[in-house]
Amino acid sequence: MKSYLQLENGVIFEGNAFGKIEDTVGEVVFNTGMTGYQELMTDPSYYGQIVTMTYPLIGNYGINLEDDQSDSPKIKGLIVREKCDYPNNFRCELDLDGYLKYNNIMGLEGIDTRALTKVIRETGTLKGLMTHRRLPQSKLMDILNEYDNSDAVRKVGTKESYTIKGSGKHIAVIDFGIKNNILESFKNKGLKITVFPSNASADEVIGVNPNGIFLSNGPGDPKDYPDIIENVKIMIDKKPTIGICLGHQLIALALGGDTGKLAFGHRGCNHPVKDIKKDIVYITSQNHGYVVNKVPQDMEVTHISLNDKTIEGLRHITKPILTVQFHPEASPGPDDAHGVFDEFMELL
Ligand SMILES: NC(=O)CC[C@H](N)C(=O)O
Repeated sequence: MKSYLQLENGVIFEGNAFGKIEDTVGEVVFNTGMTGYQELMTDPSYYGQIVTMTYPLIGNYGINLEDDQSDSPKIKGLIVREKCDYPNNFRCELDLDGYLKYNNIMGLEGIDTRALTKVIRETGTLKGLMTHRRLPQSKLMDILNEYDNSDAVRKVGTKESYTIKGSGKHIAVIDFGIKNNILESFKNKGLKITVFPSNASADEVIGVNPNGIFLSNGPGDPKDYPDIIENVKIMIDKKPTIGICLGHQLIALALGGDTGKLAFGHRGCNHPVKDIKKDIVYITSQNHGYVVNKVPQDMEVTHISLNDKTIEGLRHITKPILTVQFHPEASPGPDDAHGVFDEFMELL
């Protein structure tokens, strides 16, 4: 069915709908990965976003449920140049269209994704509506103005705490929308893990007497969570801590740094990051719209993006706290930066 992406700046793209055909509103972002569409669709950090894939053919190796990064896709919509209807891979269980239909997510194909990406690059991230009926701009704006993603973390993270058995050291994980492969990476190190919801108090977390704390990735703007930042401030003073992506941003804010919104973010599994001390470049998996733009007084920058020189990692000068903006657990993407987990093990 002919359908549209209507952007808040009045630009309209026409394509064909697939998946579940239903009006959907979101922040329109682009991802530069050639593969990894399934992992990113199920990464809770994308909650509330309509994702455009810059690679022109998506779905060619199908969907394999084992690769999901959470219990269901978290994106609002998917935009592709061409979707593949005949996936071919020995692990493939279903095709992209069937997967999106089953999970009530709308897709649009036949979109000039290169032109759309250029619009986003020039104007910055925009809100948009995927719809099969074209709306007048004033009606569109009424709908887009209602978009609010400020409580996203509480919607995607666990509501109850739970424990994962392990024979090694014990870590407390605060789940703001954690990706499965982060938990897998910790499990592979033999760690015992207690996972807490985002609203767990510092007392509850410290109460299980963990050897260390992990602050997870998650959706939205870190500044929307002042109560969490207060909690983080207390926790990280007591135990060795590592933060990834949203966790990194929350730690920076808790220690007196600042964050801001990037014009169009970093999303893909092919982003070069320099480890300053080791003088090594990693190809990393990334998915963030916000960034630390003021380093806390007692932290030093450990990693930078080679695309735009923004901060990609921090380390506390005197305390055992390290943070990265990129995703060392990959999924999707290369394992180049997996050593970050080893550094955390040393801190424990
Ligand atoms: N992957 C993440 O944790 C994303 C962090 C934050 N929501 C951002 O967009 O910057």
